[in-house]
Amino acid sequence: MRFLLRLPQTHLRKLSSSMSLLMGSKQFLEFCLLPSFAAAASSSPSYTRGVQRQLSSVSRRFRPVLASRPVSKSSPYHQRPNGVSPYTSVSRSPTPVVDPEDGAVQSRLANLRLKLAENGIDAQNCPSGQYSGLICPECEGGDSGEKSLSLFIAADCSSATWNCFRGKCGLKGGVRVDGRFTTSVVPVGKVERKVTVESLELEPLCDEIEDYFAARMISAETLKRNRVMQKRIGDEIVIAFTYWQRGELVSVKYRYLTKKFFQEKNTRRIFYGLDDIEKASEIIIVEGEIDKLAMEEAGLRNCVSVPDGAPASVSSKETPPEEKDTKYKFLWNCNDYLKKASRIVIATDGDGAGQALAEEVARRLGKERCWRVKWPKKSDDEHYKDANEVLMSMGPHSLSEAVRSAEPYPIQGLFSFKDFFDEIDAYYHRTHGHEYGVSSGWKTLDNFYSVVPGELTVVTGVPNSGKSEWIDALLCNLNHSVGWKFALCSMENKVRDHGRKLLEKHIQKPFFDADYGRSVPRMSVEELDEGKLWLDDTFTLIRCELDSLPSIGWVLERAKAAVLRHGIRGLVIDPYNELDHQRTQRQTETEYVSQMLTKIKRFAQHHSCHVWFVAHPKQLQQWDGGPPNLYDISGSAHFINKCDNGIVIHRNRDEKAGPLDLVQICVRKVRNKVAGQIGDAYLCYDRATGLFSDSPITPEKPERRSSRRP
Ligand SMILES: Nc1ncnc2c1ncn2[C@@H]1O[C@H](COP(=O)(O)OP(=O)(O)OP(=O)(O)O)[C@@H](O)[C@H]1O
Repeated sequence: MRFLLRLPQTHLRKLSSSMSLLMGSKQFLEFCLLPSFAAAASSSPSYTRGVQRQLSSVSRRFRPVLASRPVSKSSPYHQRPNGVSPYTSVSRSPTPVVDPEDGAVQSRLANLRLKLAENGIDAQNCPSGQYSGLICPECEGGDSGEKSLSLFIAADCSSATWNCFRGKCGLKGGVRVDGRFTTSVVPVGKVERKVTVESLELEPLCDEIEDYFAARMISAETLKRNRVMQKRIGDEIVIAFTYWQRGELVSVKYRYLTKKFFQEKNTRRIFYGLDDIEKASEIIIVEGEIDKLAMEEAGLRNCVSVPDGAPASVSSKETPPEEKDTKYKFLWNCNDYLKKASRIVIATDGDGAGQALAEEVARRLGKERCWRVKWPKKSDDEHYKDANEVLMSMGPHSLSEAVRSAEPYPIQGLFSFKDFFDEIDAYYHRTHGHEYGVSSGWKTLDNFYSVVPGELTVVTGVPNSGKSEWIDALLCNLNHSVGWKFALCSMENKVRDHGRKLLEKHIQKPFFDADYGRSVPRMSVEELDEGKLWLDDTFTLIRCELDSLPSIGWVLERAKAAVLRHGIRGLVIDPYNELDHQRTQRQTETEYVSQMLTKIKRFAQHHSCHVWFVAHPKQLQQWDGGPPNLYDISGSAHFINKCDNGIVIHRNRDEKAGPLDLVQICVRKVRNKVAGQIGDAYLCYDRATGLFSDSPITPEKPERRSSRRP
């Protein structure tokens, strides 16, 4: 008889009092009621070893032998119908000298139960001085509805603490009868216990447990080297993962086949397999002991496992100081081993909890020396979960390969080109379109300037040079050729005037029968109606109805909304000086302009929108009538430094110098050589319709006079 061993109750009590509360005493009861590890030797078949055997067959072999045994209602292990299972005979605390019949104690217990009820915990049937297993009010025991909440009411009924041992929940807390909240679940002032193989009565593994590991492709040799043992508790035998540090047994973690764990109480938390990384400069961290053993099967001994599994999620708080970092105490305890490592491969589970653990570990160890394993694909949309699963399904080579191909742990703001290969491919194959920029609609200008989504063009020119007219004409061309829509933030324009100018360009007829229209007939009412629909469909207006001027942030907020609501591809801000430019006392104008342009560029790039930003030049001293310089823009040299394209619009006002309708488009800066180059194009302006066309003549000596006299 190998597994079915019944120990006397006295032994059981002694044993239980030394068990950790990691998983709550619920396991202990289950363990007694449903000893999943127990197997009747008498009915035990002779097992054939072999790694090919499936775990299911092992599970069958470990079928609980006591499951069919009726449990006496008077048994201390009987579960009450209200779902409460007080472990009256397996209390883990020494029984204090408190008379439960004492009236004061009774009243405290009643008060405590009320406070527990406020926390969603029904403790009506939970006695004091003991642990009770309850349904957790937070996770309700997960899919299986297990009683995962371990509640302890102090013997004197002064306080109660609770802890949900489901890794995905982890609810814990406490109340005191005086109303003060306590988070301490484990009594304070605990002393680390010294444990030995003998004192814990650990035994070498039996064949059945070795078979269980063999089915998980963990060899007897690996089990032996890692000193995996077993322990008899009551009628059962559980696996004992022994935690050693420099040859000394530090702690033991026990595991049921049902994947429930508990750990020796009041022992030091360290990594499992710690001595294997003593001098390693490269280490691997996994989430469970079996994964550590799996790594060894793949030839990777420099591996350790965390002792307590994964948290439910990444903590939103700052990493606490060492003394308060209780959940990750093992990292601090093992710091001497870890600080030597220059490459730490984190190979936790692929699920959310495993990734949360990876994040918590990496942020404590320093992400710059961490790598992350991505488990191979199981199917098109699923990956293997952990090291042991990869070992079992794909073999040791694939496991070591997965570790070898670990990727640098992502650091916010730090990228490699590889992260952008998809984008570079799309750019090369021109799958998004407009990679060369969209034609301005004027052949002569296309040699120098085309419109690339996500870029910023700063447009300047002396007053009345035709900046706004040219931008409006460009927008009309873009709408007619590629259907782009735009948001207009043109503070100087009355809406009706702006509408008129845009309609004239669209209909190609003057709005009025006025002098400027010369002999061209004005647009008809029908044309106006059709034009209004086009106007409404193509443009969104950003206007600040209040007396105050809008800030750049305010404008960009509206532009973002226009991207989402109307799918705009361009934004015009005309002009810069009509925005509110209040800045802090400490900020210089240069700093302010720099930050403002950064915001605009971010918007442009993020939303793949082109932004035209009109800025006036400062008052030119002794202006000679030539086009101004981009550095003449009032405010700051950042306009030219930060923009992708810089354009100066200049028109001839001197009859002797050439036709008066001649407009010089001076492309003074082009950052993206795919989109253009520096140079001048000449367009003709039609006053009647506001349209621009390629000029048939190009002045022999284009105006390149400086804005200042020598
Ligand atoms: N090449 C041109 N020939 C004649 N008139 C023009 C020419 N370009 C623009 N105009 C006229 O000049 C006026 C001002 O044009 P627009 O508003 O586009 O100039 P602007 O440079 O934006 O001026 P501001 O800097 O004052 O905002 C308009 O009435 C327009 O019709």
